[in-house]
Amino acid sequence: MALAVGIRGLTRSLLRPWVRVPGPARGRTEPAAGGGDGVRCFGSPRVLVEPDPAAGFAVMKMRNPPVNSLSLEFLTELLISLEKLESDKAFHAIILTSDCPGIFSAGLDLMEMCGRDPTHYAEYWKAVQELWLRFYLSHLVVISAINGVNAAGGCLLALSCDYRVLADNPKYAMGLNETLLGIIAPFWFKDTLVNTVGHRTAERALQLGLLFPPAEALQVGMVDKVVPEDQVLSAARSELAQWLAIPGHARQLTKSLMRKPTADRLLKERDADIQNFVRFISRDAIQKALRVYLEKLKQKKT
Ligand SMILES: CCCCCCCC/C=C\C=C\CC(=O)SCCNC(=O)CCNC(=O)[C@H](O)C(C)(C)COP(=O)(O)OP(=O)(O)OC[C@H]1O[C@@H](n2cnc3c(N)ncnc32)[C@H](O)[C@@H]1OP(=O)(O)O
Repeated sequence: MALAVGIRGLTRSLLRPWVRVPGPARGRTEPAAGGGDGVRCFGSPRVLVEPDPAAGFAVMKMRNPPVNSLSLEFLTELLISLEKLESDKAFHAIILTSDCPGIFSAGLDLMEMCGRDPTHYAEYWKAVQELWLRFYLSHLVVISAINGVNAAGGCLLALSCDYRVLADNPKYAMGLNETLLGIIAPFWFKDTLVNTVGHRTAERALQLGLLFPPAEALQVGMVDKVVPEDQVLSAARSELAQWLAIPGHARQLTKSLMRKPTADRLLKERDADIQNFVRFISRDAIQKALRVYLEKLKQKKT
């Protein structure tokens, strides 16, 4: 089975070069994230980046409507945005948020895991791994401003950040709910959750597929702050000041010290993890469970 389609190869095949703010904001000079004037937003079709180089950070907005599901193209665009900001010395931090009202992310795109062939599953999983590794180990400070419901793979993305601010809306639950779909959170999803909330809370949350509303998410330590909905971004910006005040090399080395052992577990077994995923997701029973879940999502509308 052909496992290896590097993310850079993916990038070349899937993406147009950087484009200036597609969609409604095309061609406009928007206020920068921190309020600076004259700094152009940039991005790709599904990721809008509002840079504020003077303040040293950018706001990265996910906009893959309707639910910011993490499709292969979307994962690739997120990675390219991250790479671009990481390679520019003007940026020390990112605030990750959503441009889709009421939704941070519905997690991995079920259509990428349903009815496709093993080569596709392998390519997709490699991109999911890459996204986690790059966000988890980024030398930038990454703060998530969670302004909507946030399931499974979307929750993993937020857990990979250094700090999480969640909007205080009881509809905005967040967690690793894989078991509700009849699937299993991989070990590195589990490790990331354990590192955030501790073993006992993670054990219960993972088995029951719990999605925590804001007050509970705060109580178990899944998020660091809950604020009124209209203050999520400003709270993330305020928090950033504390992180940016620390000497960068000391903070980065400390982050690496804390996170590298967890990332190394996946790095050591990356291909085996892809093969496990492909075998698991290709099973008839798993495919059936995913189809039933998708059907339920559609039915709830009728
Ligand atoms: C041996 C060991 C091996 C280990 C193997 C490990 C295997 C691990 C495998 C997979 C791991 C997966 C992790 C995941 O992330 S799975 C995804 C989990 N996500 C969810 O459960 C969330 C599902 N979505 C929702 O609950 C809702 O959509 C919600 C986000 C709450 C938004 O609700 P609402 O605003 O009412 O919108 P709709 O439900 O109507 O959705 C709009 C359309 O979007 C489609 N949709 C929703 N979620 C997804 C998704 N994750 N992927 C793809 N498509 C999605 C939905 O069907 C609607 O489509 P349509 O308009 O065509 O009806």
